[in-house]
Amino acid sequence: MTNHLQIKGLWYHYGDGSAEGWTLQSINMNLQRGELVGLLGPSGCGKTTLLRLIAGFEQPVRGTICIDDHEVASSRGMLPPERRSIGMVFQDYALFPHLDAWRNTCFGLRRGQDTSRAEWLLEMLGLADLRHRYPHQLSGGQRQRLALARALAPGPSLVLLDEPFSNLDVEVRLRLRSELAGVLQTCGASGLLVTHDPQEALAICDRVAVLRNGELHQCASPSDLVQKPATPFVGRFVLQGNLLPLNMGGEHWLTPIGPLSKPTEPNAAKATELMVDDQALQIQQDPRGEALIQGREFLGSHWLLRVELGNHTLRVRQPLERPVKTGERCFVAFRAGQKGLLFPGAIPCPLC
Ligand SMILES: Nc1ncnc2c1ncn2[C@@H]1O[C@H](COP(=O)(O)OP(=O)(O)OP(=O)(O)O)[C@@H](O)[C@H]1O
Repeated sequence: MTNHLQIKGLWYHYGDGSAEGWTLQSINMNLQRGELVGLLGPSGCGKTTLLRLIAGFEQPVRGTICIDDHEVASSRGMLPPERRSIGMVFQDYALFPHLDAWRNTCFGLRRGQDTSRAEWLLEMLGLADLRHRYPHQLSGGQRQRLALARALAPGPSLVLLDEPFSNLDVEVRLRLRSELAGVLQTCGASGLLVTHDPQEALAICDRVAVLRNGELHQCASPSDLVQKPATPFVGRFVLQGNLLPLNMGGEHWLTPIGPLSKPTEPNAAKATELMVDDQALQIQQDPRGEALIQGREFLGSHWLLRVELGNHTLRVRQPLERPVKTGERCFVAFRAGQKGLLFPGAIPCPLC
């Protein structure tokens, strides 16, 4: 595969940067032809800003953006959006209310351009019979598919999708997101998908880039992210892991949950934090317990508990057959046979 999009040393701030500082800092990433890459991070971390730079609505302060090895943006100059062969899909669809589905789909085509691709897209996306309807006469899922058809109709090689499923109900969202990769593949387009939902990114993307406060923490395949999160933030945000501080204590490390045997791995000596997932912890209800059950969620196959221990809030998985109540006290312990990850380095470490 070849690099389709390449972002090198990209820095950006709005205005003169004096108010908020950098919005994006030293971003390096690439997207290979045909790939679907997720851009994941909490609200305000810079995801939409990065899309706007790639699309050509903002200009980098430092660094370069290349498409197919051609520089399209740097501090020296930039190619206008319409010359970048990029399609965009926004979370609010941004359809034209006064145009019917067919004319919305064909909006980006040049006068006289072949419309067979637009026809094919409407057919493939199940909209062919709705071509004369206006956006207000379509359901949310149909509007979102129309937005995708409109973005793909001019034959862009790259599609930027900004939270395209966020306004849809669960069923439509799950169906559309599972169709997305196939639709892009059939159209020969690469995709960059902004989302703040880790499950969504891991479920459908070839690789996922994790941003925080304008910095790229990791860009890796879903399985690499899960097995080897580069930073504690990636572990906490993507894997919803519990992060615990480590203190030296002779032959053991001390954690707020209990002692941990020191691993033999040499790099482990530098560890300062331990990440454990919700399955690696267990509770024992006891009125004398130092922890407090603050909340519980029913997740079908188990409960997910929110447990306060000192100044830590832990996520603990609890079997359905052992129900607990909010407000009960408990002890927290590591579950036998489970592993955690030591940071820095994401070094696996047995818990008991
Ligand atoms: N036009 C603007 N002028 C000044 N600051 C802006 C502008 N647009 C966005 N910002 C700021 O830049 C930062 C990044 O915003 P951005 O919209 O890229 O975040 P995001 O990750 O897409 O967030 P969300 O998930 O909430 O959409 C935020 O602090 C935001 O307030």
